[in-house]
Amino acid sequence: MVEAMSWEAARRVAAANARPLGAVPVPLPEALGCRLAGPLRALVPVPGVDVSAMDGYAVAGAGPWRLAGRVLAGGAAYPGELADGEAVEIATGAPVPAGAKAVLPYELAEAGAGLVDGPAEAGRHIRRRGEDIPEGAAVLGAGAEVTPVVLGLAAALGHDDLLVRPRPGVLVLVTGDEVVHRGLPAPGRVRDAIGPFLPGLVAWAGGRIADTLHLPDGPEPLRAALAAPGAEVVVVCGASSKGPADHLRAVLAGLGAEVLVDGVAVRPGHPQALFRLPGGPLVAGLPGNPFAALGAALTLLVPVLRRLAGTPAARESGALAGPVRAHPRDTRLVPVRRSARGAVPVGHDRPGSLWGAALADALAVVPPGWDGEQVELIELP
Ligand SMILES: Nc1nc2c(c(=O)[nH]1)N[C@H]1C(S)=C(S)[C@@H](COP(=O)(O)OP(=O)(O)OC[C@H]3O[C@@H](n4cnc5c(N)ncnc54)[C@H](O)[C@@H]3O)O[C@H]1N2
Ligand code: MOO
Repeated sequence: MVEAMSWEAARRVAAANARPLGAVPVPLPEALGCRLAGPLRALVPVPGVDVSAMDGYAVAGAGPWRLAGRVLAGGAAYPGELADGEAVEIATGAPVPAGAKAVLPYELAEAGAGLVDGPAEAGRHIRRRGEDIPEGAAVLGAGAEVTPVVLGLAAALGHDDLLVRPRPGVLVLVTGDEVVHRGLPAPGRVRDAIGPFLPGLVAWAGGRIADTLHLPDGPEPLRAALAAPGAEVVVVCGASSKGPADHLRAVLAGLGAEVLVDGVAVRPGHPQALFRLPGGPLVAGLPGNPFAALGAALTLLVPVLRRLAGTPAARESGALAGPVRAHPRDTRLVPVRRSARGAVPVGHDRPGSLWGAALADALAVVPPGWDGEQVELIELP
């Protein structure tokens, strides 16, 4: 019998067997949530030219000034240079005419009969070219997450596309003749509780669902789906254990897959496994029990997706505030809610039910034989 790998080792093996995907340029909206593959540079300075920071009058020399025209943002620039003693009415964001020394806001101006006067200190209310962001500046480094704000910044700097690590594609295979996908399950049937949580979990970990297939039990449908997955990662739900309908290992062996993890010393989630198909795609086998599948997804799938997408792994620890019995050989994944007193176990943590995980905001990682206070906390999506 193959000995189950420790939970820590399984997570390490998962990350170590995934290589960040090559950089690709993608249109701004699609880059949301990805990681930059190189520095984000300013293709243009901000502002692009010297512009007014206020609505008012651009003035040259000493006042009072004679009104010589008007410039609006997006309109024609003032032709030529403003001579001493001249002013133009100007809008916020409009290019300041050459020769202007300051902008006098309307609130400070006395205007009438073609003249304007007021206090205009040299340089006031003019935003100089490149003052906010100089042209060519590297404003964010490789690996930064593309957040909604980064999309705005990238657009301001002239980008239509961003060079990012693409989201790895995930093919989901939900197996089991007893599994149904709509309505009330008849006696002997069970609603699929894993397929519905995978899209959110996969997106949260930096991936995207390429396709979801519901397969009947039997080796053939699995073999057909795994022979040409068309995705960087395949997730198989169920068929991970040793029952008569659990064909995953035999099918993968027939396809020449390499076994990376075969069983993990963790509760729940013992029968989880990780394989590499010839040609590169990784296959994560999640147990059919839904909470076991969630724990396995956080152990094997999330580290794989984070690594492929170039997302650094976040580590968090905290004190357990509540009684938890460690297991002598296996790591336990315990649903907890973080609070000021520490991480409080929420109960309802049977492998077949997501109740506890739905009440929780993290899973506490309780190593075998543990009797301390601090534990690692893995965030739930
Ligand atoms: N002889 C052994 N039997 C079992 C072992 C073992 O080591 N030796 N491990 C047990 C553990 S632990 C788990 S977990 C399960 C894993 O089973 P499989 O991954 O093979 O999955 P199934 O047998 O198909 O289903 C198990 C259970 O989960 C329900 N299920 C399946 N898919 C879904 C789904 N998408 N949504 C909700 N529920 C699902 C299924 O109806 C079964 O009740 O094996 C134990 N047995
Ligand atoms: O460990 Mo199974 O994966 O608990 O129910």
